[in-house]
Amino acid sequence: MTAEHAHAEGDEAGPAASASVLDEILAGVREDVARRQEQVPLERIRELAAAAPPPLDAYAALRRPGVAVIAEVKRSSPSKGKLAEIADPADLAGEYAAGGARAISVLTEGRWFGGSLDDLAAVRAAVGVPVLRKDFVVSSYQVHEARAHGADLVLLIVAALEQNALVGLLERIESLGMTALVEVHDEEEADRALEAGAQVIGVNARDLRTLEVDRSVFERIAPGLPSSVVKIAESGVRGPHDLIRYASAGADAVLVGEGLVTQKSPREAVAELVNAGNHPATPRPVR
Ligand SMILES: O=C(O)c1ccccc1NCC(=O)[C@H](O)[C@H](O)COP(=O)(O)O
Repeated sequence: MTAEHAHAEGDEAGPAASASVLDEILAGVREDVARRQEQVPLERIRELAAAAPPPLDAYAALRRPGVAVIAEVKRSSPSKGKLAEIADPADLAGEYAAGGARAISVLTEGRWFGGSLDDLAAVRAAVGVPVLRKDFVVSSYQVHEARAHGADLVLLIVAALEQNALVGLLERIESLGMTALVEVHDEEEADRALEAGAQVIGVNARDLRTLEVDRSVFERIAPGLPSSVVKIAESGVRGPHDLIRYASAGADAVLVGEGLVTQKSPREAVAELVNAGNHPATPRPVR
């Protein structure tokens, strides 16, 4: 399967999609990281990371009252192909922030999602809220890159990492003052995230191997997570009704891509979600 035709398999693509999408993405990421590291050696990227302005406290931002909205800059995806043009990611992020987004997620993977580290730097410069590097992080080089380009949060996907690597990368993220968002899709991965010391856990409704979206995965896993952990529901939010469903299962935040980038007014779409997340009738996480 290639980046060009993976999405042709279906809508919220089911089991017909290849079981190796994640593996293929990771293979491309490893090649791209090796190429970038030849151009900018580890020592240099570490210096750039150390010289960057200090990170914002994403954990504190996401723990504030109300269900937080993390709004994603997402041009395309393996499941849907092209979603939106997004010529100016900084402008889109500014709209998201004006709509009340608590944080901005920037997909920096290029082959399947059309993102870049330049997008991350541009968004960082445009907003005052925490910024997430959403990528397939497999090496500490990428963690330093994230910091050098202004990230406050870095995604770690449990399904993509051996436990030693997960622990090492999480420690590296925290040693640079950033927050790790550790993504899981089943109970075993949630146990691994907790064992690694994750304080912010994202439950992705999308199975990254089959691309199938099942919103009930959050309802199954979130109640088993400690109250000190920030719980983020990732994928499948298409409007306030989905946010309310996730909130009922204990979500502190929702991470939304497609449901925003495909709207005429992303600012209004964020504001609608934020209003739902702040509404007195919307359930609050038990702490
Ligand atoms: O979106 C995909 O098709 C995808 C496929 C394989 C790996 C990751 C993928 N997406 C990353 C994400 O987790 C989502 O961008 C994020 O949760 C937002 O999802 P949505 O609101 O459903 O666009």
